[in-house]
Amino acid sequence: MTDAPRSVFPHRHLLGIEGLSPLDIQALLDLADQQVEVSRQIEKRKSTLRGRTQINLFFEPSTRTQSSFELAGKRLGADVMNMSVASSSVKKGETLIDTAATLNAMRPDIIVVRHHAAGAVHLLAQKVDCSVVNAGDGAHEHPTQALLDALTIRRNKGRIEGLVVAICGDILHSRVARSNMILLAAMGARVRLVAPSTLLPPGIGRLGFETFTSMEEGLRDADIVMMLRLQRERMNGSFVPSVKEYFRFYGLDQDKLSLAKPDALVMHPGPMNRGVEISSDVADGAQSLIREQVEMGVAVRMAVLEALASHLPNR
Ligand SMILES: N[C@@H](CC(=O)O)C(=O)O
Ligand SMILES: NC(=O)OP(=O)(O)O
Repeated sequence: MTDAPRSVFPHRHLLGIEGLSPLDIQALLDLADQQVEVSRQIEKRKSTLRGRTQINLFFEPSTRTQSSFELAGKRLGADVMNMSVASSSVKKGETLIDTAATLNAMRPDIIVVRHHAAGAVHLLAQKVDCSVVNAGDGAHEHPTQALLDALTIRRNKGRIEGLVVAICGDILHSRVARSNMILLAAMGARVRLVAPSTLLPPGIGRLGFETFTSMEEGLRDADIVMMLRLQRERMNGSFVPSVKEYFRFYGLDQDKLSLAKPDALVMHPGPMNRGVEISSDVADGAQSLIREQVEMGVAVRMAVLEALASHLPNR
């Protein structure tokens, strides 16, 4: 049995940013700062999750999230199993709930889930005895992405409070935007949403977010410019006239970026579509934090798994 640390994190699951207090968020970011140091050492292994079993269950494609959850679990000493949904009995018609019950019978301690349906991860959490982490559910939430973005911002700007953060692109279909909006607002940032009107959720301005349909206006004096991919897999119909037009008006290039503060930083959760929402020179330029976001992704996922450690089943 492991010596699970006493946690300052009072939740058994991480299903979303919604429901976390600013103190919860701060505790996870502080813990993640420590994990960055662990990951930069030659010996990267801790024993917090020794003897524990983590299952990664991804019903949607992933490069960053799945691999960083795998590395995070392994760096904490867990046995990590990646379920390959593509070659699983889901393909034979087994439901999410039956799949969950089957995996639950194998006594995992943590299940990390990505699913195309909003709410699927909450449902799964009710059907299993272990901790569940949301790795993205439809257009609903992607909490560890928002946490890694917050960590990246805090480490580069020294704070989150008071910063002007422009989230640009397909806000309507993006779980990254949603989780970031909740987190950044809770931590006192000024959140701007910049998109064509077809890609802004109806009535979003009433929730206190400043909305812009012009990049030129939305980027003016921003501290952080966060670009989003067009979520074509969730689009039903045509939301933009053409990729060329979209890039012209909403793609981030050096000219548009020059309207933000001179020390503005550029973020993107990945995967990027170069020449659609972002130009290559900006993505690879001196103001880009995109690679650092990936590094912070491992640290944040280690922090989340460690924070849940004191709530794992004792059986
Ligand atoms: N990788 C992120 C963003 C994206 O796919 O555009 C997500 O799964 O939500
Ligand atoms: N940012 C993100 O979630 O990337 P993946 O879809 O590659 O996991």
